[in-house]
Amino acid sequence: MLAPAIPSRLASRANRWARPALAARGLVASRHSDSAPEQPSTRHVAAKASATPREAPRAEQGLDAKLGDVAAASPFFVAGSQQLQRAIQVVLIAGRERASGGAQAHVLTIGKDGVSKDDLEALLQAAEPAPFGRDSELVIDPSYRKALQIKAGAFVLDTILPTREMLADIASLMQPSAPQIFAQLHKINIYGPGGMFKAHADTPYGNSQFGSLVVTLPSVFEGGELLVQHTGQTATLPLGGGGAPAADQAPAGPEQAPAGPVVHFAAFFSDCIHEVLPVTSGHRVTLTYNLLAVGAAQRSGGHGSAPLLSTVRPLAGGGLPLVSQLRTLLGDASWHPEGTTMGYVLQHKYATSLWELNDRMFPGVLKGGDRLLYAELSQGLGLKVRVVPIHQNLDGDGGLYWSEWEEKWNAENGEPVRTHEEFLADVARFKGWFVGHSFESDQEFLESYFDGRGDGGWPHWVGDSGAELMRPAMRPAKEVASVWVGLTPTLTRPSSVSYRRRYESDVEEDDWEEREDNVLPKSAMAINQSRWSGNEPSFETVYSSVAFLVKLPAWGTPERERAKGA
Ligand SMILES: O=C(O)CCC(=O)C(=O)O
Ligand SMILES: [Fe+2]
Repeated sequence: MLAPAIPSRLASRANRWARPALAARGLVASRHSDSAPEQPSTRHVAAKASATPREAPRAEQGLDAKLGDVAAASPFFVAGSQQLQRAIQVVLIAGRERASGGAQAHVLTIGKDGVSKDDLEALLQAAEPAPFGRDSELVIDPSYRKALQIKAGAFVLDTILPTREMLADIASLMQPSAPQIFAQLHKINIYGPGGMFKAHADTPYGNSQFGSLVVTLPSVFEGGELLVQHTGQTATLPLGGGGAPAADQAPAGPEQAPAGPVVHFAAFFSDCIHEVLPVTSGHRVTLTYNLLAVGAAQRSGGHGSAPLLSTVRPLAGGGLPLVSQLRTLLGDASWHPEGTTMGYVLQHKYATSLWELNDRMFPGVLKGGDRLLYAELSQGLGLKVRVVPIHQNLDGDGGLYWSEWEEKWNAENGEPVRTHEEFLADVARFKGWFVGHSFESDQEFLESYFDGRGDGGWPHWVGDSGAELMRPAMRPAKEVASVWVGLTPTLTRPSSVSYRRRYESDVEEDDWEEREDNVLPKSAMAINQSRWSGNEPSFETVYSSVAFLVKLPAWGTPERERAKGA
C-alpha cells in the first residue's frame, strides 16, 4: 500500500523532480551518482569551463565579451606588509596532559629577526597535522594539504593582529559599506619543506563571512606562494617568502628602528579558489582568520543603491564597459522593444546558511566586481535589479524519478502520466542550472520538498543555451530573463556535497530512521561547496551562486530613456 501514502500533488511532482524522501524510505532507488569529485592539480588554476557554450544572439554577445572588465575593475584580494613597532608575543598554552607533566606555557617573542630556531621548535612541538574538509568529512591527506596547525584557543597573541591599518585597507577595498569588519582568529599554520595546500575555497562560517585573511609571521622560507584566483585572474602572493630574512625587508629606520618585525598579509574573498604552493625551504608560519562583515546589509540594504555607488566609485575609476555596451543596446529601438529581463550570474559566490537564505542581505554584502556592477546598473542606469539564488543540478537526472508502477497509479487516478521516453528527455534537459524565485521562497520550497509537504514554488530551469527558462513555475517568478550574461564562465563547478538536514533532533522517534540519511540532494542545493575541497567540512553554510535579474525597460518609456542616457 505505497501509493496512498503519497499525496497526489507530491506524486505528480515526483514525476518531474527528485524524490529523496522516498528514496530514503526505500521506495525508490536513489539515483544520485556519487562520482568522486575531480581534484584540480596544484598548478591548475583556471576554472575550466565545462558548460556547453551558449548561443547568444549576436547583439548580446558583446555583453558577455565585456564581462572580464567587471572582474578587472575591482580587486578580489588585498595584500601588503607592515612594520610593527613591537615584537609579537605568542603564548602557547600547554595542553592538559602536558600541564600535568609539569610543562609551562611557552612564550615566543617574535621581533625583527623573526621566529627563532627555538621558537620554531616550540611551535612544531605544539602543532598537529592540519586536516581539511572534503565533502562532509574532516580529513588528513598530506597529498592535498601538508601542513601543521595550532588551533585558536591553544595559543594567545599579545599583539593586535591584524593591525588597524590592515583592517582598514581590507574594509575599504572589500566591504566598503560595512560599518564594521572583524577578523576571527582561526589557527596557526606551519608549512615546512614540501608543505602545501592545494586548491580549495574556504568553508564559510556563517553568512557574515566574506573573506579570509592570512598573516605570515616573519620567518625565512622559500616557495609557499599563495595563489588566489578569480574569473581567470590569478594573484601570486609571496607573503614574505623568498629566503631573505623578514627583517631585512623593513625600510632601514635611521635612529630608532622599530623593535617589531615586518608582517605580510593577504585578504581575499573566501569563495575565491586559492592554494599554497609547496614550500621549498624553511618554514612558513601563518595566522589565518575568517573575515566577517557586520551590518553591511542594513547599511546599504533596501533599494537604496546610492550609498553603494559612492563606496564603489573610487574603486571603479570609470564606467564599466559592460554597462556602456548595455547602454548602447538600450539605445537601439530594435533591441527588445517590448523590454525584457536580463539575467547576470554574479562572479562571486555568497555564503548562505541554507535554512536562513535571505535576499535582504543584498546589495550590502556584494563583493568586488559584483558590487560595482550592481551600483552601475541600479544607480547609474536607474534599472531595477533583483537578486536571486541560482541552483545547480549536477547529475543530469537531478535525482529525477520515474516508476512504471507509479505511472500506472497516476493513470488510474487521473494524475498526469509521463512515459519513460519523456522521463529520459527530461533527464537530459535538466542538467544544468536553474534560477530560484527568491531566497525566501526557495528555502520554503526546499524545506517543503524534503518534508513532502510539496507546497513550494517551482523554479525556472535555465537551458544549456543559458538563455531559456524552461519550466513553467507553479508560482511564477516575477521576471523571466531572456538575455543571460555570465552564465558560462561562472557556473562551472559542480557540487559534490550533500547536506544533512539540520533538524534531525526535532523529528519524531518513528521518523528518525527514514530521515537520518535524508540529505539535500546535490541537485537542489542552493549551491555549492563545489568539487573543490574546503578548508573545513560543513553542513551549515554553503556558497550560493547568485544572479541579478535586471529589468530592461520597453522602448519609449522614461525608464528606457534614462537607461540609454543622453
Ligand atoms: O596559510 C595560508 O597561506 C592559507 C592556508 C589556507 O588557505 C587555509 O588555511 O584555508
Ligand atoms: Fe584556505
